[in-house]
Amino acid sequence: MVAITLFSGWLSSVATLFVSTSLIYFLSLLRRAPWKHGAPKRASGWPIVGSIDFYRCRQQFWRSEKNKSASGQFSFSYGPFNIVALSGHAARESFYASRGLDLLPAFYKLYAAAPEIEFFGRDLADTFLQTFKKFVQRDYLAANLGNFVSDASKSLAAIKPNVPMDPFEHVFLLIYQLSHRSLGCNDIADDPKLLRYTMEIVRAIDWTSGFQIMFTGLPTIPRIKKYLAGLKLYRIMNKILKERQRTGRRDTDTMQVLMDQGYSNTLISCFIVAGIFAAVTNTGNQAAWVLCHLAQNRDWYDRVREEVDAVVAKQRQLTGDKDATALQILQQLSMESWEKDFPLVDLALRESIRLNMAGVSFRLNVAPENVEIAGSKEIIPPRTYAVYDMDDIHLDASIYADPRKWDPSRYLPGREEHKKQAHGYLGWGSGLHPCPGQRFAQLEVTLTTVMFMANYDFQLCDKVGRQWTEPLPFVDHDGLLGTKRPKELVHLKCVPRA
Ligand code: HEM
Repeated sequence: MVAITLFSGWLSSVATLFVSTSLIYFLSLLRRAPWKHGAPKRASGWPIVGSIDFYRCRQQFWRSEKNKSASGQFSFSYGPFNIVALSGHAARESFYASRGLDLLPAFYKLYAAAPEIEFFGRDLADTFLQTFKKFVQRDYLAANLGNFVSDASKSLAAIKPNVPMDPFEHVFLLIYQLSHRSLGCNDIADDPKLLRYTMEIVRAIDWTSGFQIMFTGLPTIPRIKKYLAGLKLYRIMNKILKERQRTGRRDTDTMQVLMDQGYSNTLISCFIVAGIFAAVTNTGNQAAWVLCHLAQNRDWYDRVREEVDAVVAKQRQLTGDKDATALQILQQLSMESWEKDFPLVDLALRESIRLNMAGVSFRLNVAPENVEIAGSKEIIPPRTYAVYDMDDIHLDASIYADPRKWDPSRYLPGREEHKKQAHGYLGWGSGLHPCPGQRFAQLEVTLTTVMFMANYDFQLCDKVGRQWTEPLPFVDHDGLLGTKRPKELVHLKCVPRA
């Protein structure tokens, strides 16, 4: 009896010790620096965890806190992070143009999905970013154009007429393949099974949650799964690298360029995963959205189709190739033509990004001094994060008329709503951190849209092929970030053009 009492006493002490140690550990993960004087007014939030609504119901949280503040700016905490939220014209200028505010370190912490190349040190991360920019420059893209067009043709050929096709799968896979052509390795781009398998792994890595962001270092099951997924990718890449090293086989891809520069296999694998990750999610989903919006808006569908047919007709006349199919004609287009001859496709993409990127921009004040917020006497203190919700301008009815309507005409001369204010369109970034992948993404979306329209008549349907009669679902702008796929799965029914 005494032994049992002693044992249960020991057990409860161990349990108490375990619970209190865990609690202390949890609380230490959420410890944050005290707020500095001069930061905007603090928003409502919970003790310790802070304002969880930022990642749960952001639109309402943002609106209500902004309205409570005289300047429109407010501060909040999220777990260990002190964050200043900016809104309005003058503050947007400070956000996008202040030298002290850096993008990547903030993105890694407040999005917590991307592979962290900063892990290798700031210098190497900068070298990576520079190298990465080189691979998406015009010359490099032009040299790869033949591969891009050939991949797109094969992807189109795999579409079954009249069978519902999910563009957020089919087109996404093509974009993933093109991303490997530019930033990864041809071995993956050339092998359909490996391509799909690795795409699923990349999607598994592109996962984050409010909890994960708050407890950055905590080894939760989803986080462990992410690491294991990353490890799988690393092993696949390492196998390809070793095979090339063993056989001396060379290729013309980014992997080869990095091998020739003498980077280790680990660094090459990490570079490729980080590059693909940056390249694929926004572009893959936007390429699918453009097709869906065109299918829904038949006037724009007709206009873009006319644009495509006119380029095909002109090229046909130039080459005198009367019997060639539209696809064969498109395969002959120059880089210049792909970049210049499809302005309406570009407008369609611009408008799809405005609506379908549930985007918050993140920054960290890495400077030793405060960053002043223009138009107010408030500041972003050093080592403090700053956020700007792109919806603040993209869904502002005084800038974009009827802001939830997909209407690419708003950018045409005479309207040019995006030029009403500085940094009035943020879909490709603005100021000091423009998107380095813009040219590549525009080329990819133009290729997919043009080749699709030249080959197929298509319309929206549901997954069993019933005609889609509802408006397209509006993406969730409340939760986590990036370009989203629609909640209800929209499909396309395609019929080859006569
Ligand atoms: C439709 C496709 C894309 C969209 C809508 C998009 C959008 C953006 C935006 C809005 C930013 C700035 C974010 C901010 O200010 O906080 C950005 C930055 C960035 N994007 Fe893109 N992007 C796309 C495609 C790509 C591609 C294809 C690549 C790579 C090839 C890429 C690589 C990057 C990188 C590395 C940055 C960070 C730049 C820096 O740190 O200064 N993006 N992108």
